[in-house]
Amino acid sequence: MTVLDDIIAGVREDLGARRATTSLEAIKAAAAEAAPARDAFAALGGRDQQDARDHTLRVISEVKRKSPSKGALAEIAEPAVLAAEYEAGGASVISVLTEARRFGGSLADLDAVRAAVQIPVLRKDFTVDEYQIYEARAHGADLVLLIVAALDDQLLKTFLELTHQLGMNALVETHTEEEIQRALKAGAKIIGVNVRNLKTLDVDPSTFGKLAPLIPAEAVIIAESGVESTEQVAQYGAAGADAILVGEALVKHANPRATVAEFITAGTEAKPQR
Ligand SMILES: O=P(O)(O)OC[C@@H](O)[C@@H](O)c1c[nH]c2ccccc12
Repeated sequence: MTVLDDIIAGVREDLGARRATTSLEAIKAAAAEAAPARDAFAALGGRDQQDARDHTLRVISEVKRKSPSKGALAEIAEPAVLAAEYEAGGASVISVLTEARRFGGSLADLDAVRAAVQIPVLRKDFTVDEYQIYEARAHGADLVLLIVAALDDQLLKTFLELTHQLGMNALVETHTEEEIQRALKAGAKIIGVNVRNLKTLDVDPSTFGKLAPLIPAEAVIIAESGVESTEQVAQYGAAGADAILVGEALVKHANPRATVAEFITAGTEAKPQR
């Protein structure tokens, strides 16, 4: 069993418990009543007209307490306060881990963050059931994560369509050339390359430079994981990232606001004009 299988088994168990208290019908009704989703595609620099793009490297800043690879990262008593710091530093999107067992997150964290910022919020979880997509919307999420390695082609397509129907965007996460092809075939508009292999947890930042050229420029391209320094940010920017997704380096820093701002500057300077 891979780490990913193991995490998903826990996610399914927790999902079963939530379904027992709130039915699919009830969560669908709550999703329909939620305030409209914010436009994450635009916030990440996506445009229908390619030449209308600007050249800023954008930052998706993550609220992350712990991880299966590193264990405890930070206390984060007030996710809302941290998210507001990220926004003040210039973050374009806030990512909130809602997986409880391995990442220490919750839907309460998502609620708190969504209420504290004006920018779009990503519900970061292991999506394996449509219930979670309605649930994300009911809790105000503007984006959901769809991990290609965890889904077959049919589910990926169905979940992506449902996400769009609910007015949200999906960050479609890949790790291999084959997964990028599957993401494109499903119609993904925001594609992440996670340089961490979710089956082994190994991190190899050079993965991004190898895979990014396979993604057409109409898509928003996101480099995920492994950012420890402005040098790494510059490398992702130079390799064609429109945005980076950063967790650990921000939650562990004494001044997350300034760090977000530094990353934006370093990445934008390195980004090729295209
Ligand atoms: O803390 P890092 O190395 O900056 O990584 C952030 C983010 O990419 C990582 O949390 C992540 C990427 N894909 C995921 C899928 C599930 C859970 C977590 C993740």
